[in-house]
Amino acid sequence: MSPIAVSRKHSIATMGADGIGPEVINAGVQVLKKLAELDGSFTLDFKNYDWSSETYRKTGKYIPDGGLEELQKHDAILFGAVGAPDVPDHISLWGLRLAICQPFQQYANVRPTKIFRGTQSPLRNAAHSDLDWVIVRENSEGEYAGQGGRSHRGQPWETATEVSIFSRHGVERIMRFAFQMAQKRPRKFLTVVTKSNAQRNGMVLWDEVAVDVAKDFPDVKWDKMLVDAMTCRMVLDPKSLDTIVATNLHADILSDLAAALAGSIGIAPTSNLDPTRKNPSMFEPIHGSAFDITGKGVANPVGTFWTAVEMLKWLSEEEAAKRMMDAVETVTERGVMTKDLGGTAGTQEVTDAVCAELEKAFGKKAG
Ligand SMILES: NC(=O)c1ccc[n+]([C@@H]2O[C@H](COP(=O)([O-])OP(=O)(O)OC[C@H]3O[C@@H](n4cnc5c(N)ncnc54)[C@H](O)[C@@H]3O)[C@@H](O)[C@H]2O)c1
Ligand SMILES: O=C(O)[C@H](O)[C@@H](O)C(=O)O
Ligand SMILES: [K+]
Ligand SMILES: [Mn+2]
Repeated sequence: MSPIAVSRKHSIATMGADGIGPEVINAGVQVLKKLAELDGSFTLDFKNYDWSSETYRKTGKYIPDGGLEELQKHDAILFGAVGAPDVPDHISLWGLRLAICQPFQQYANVRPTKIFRGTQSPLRNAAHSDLDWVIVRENSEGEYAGQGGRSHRGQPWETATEVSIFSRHGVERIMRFAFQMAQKRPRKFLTVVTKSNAQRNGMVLWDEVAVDVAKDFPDVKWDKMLVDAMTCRMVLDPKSLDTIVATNLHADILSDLAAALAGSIGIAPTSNLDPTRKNPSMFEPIHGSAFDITGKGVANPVGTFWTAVEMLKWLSEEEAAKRMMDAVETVTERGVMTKDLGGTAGTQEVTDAVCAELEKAFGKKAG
């Protein structure tokens, strides 16, 4: 009797949403389908959700009633970007991305950055190995707690508050996650970023929690930085950094800087993780909906490819993840890149090149 091939099945919700989101998600799905077909040991079942600013315009909601319960059934969510020129950005962000991240308690936002082979950092002297970071962004509270309000609208004395919330529970769980992340990486080194000179409550709590949590990780070295000085260190001494943890807003800003220092915002991935695995985690490129290049076929799909790699790792498909990352980097090394990385290729050309590279890699394995 021939052995029956056991296939691991993963159910993936895809949601391109707005702008270049659907373009890069379409590219990511093409590569993932090719990978699963060539590998044969697992299957990916995709279900597409067309929730977007278009849905909002038509129905007044981004997520239909019962939508989160639907999403809950999947093993992971592959997300593009939300934001449209004719919808205020706070409506779109809170209507879709945060409306998924917060109820699903995807409290750990993980943003690795590196300089791909064949690409260059804008930092004149940066060698490839000089920039290899993981930024851990607190993803459930802080400056994104949603507390605050506006009074006396339109009056000269109009007042608006934007209240940051830092709970010991929230800070401790992200700090522990960050120390664990640092511990898994070869350098075992964490930098804790705050602004505890000016922000004398929540950020001081962060500092205190870092000292407490560090005691449980004696093999991890760590240091701290104020966020303003951190921007200088990232630019002037990138190799002095490895794993970084910061608040929701600070890490949002630092991670765009990190992507740019590695060459482009178009290459960087994000995982919005619920480390308890009670809810599906959501994976997206770090960039937004990029109105300026929407519909032109030039969006860099590499950020989404790397995002898909991170999703595969989360689903325990380590070997497939490695193959996909190798294929992407072989393609950049060959110079097949979009304009943001200094190349001339379009989204589809890069996607086709990665699929062809996978075919080659699997062909070699078979032969
Ligand atoms: N997670 C998200 O869904 C998310 C993230 C960031 C911004 N946004 C939203 O996106 C909209 C636009 O925001 P923004 O302009 O500040 O940031 P953005 O990331 O969309 O664009 C910034 C710049 O980077 C370029 N860029 C971004 N992705 C690229 C890619 N894959 N390839 C090549 N170039 C790329 C754009 O063309 C633009 O010049 C806003 O509505 C914002 O709220 C959403
Ligand atoms: O969540 C945010 O801060 C933004 O939409 C976006 O910039 C992101 O990084 O996801
Ligand atoms: K995004
Ligand atoms: Mn951002």
